[in-house]
Amino acid sequence: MNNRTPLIAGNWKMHKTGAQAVEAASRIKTLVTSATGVEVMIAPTFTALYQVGQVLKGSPIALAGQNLHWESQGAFTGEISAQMLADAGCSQVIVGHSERRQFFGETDETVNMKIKAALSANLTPVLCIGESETEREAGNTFSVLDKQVRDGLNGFAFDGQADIVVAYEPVWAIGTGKTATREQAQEAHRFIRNLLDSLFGKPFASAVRILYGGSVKPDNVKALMEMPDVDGALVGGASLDPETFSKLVFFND
Ligand SMILES: O=C(CO)COP(=O)(O)O
Repeated sequence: MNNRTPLIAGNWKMHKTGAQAVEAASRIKTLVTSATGVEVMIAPTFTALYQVGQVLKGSPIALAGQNLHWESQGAFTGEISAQMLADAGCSQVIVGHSERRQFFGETDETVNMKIKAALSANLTPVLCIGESETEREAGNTFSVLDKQVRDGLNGFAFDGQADIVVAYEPVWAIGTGKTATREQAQEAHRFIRNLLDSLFGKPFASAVRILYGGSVKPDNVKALMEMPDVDGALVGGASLDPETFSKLVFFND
């Protein structure tokens, strides 16, 4: 047993208008009110953040951005700063999602700057890492994770406070219906926790939550959550429907 509170997080990606996001968030709020011993987070699109934040006000459900820029303001057309996310009601922000790395030129260096910006605005960064199918097949899973963690967190000094969350999302499992087996997830999570231990020490490594992401569904969540180093889930597709998402929140029932 450990003291980590499980976190079930929904990443809505580029889905839902403001009205649809408000409707889904209100429904989730109702459905998960009786959930205990688990934290819930949802990450709507930028345009829906403020409205969803108003819906979630006073509830334990955390609001998160899906991305941010590392500068606090300036001539960066199309970008959003950590301060703006906090102002919209966010307490967390996803950083380095594989879709941003794949399609929008995100690198470990920009991830590092974004994490710094998030922390200085008191947002909890959810650092996403994970190998591609080719990297796994070539036997490079651990070296890829090692680099993403080392470079993404380069220059930080974390103590016992778990001020970040890590999400292991194997790229080959995202949106494909191919979930990692729970043994594969555990093996990767254990590797990440050991690495965090060597970089920042045991109190931090044993407090930090490591989420699994990639085709998490109501029928596989419990098995994944039973693994000792799996502390939650970062969910895409299955987070869009409030009823399905709430089944994930009640993974233990
Ligand atoms: O990318 C993900 C969450 O960030 C996972 O997406 P899916 O749950 O749709 O596979």
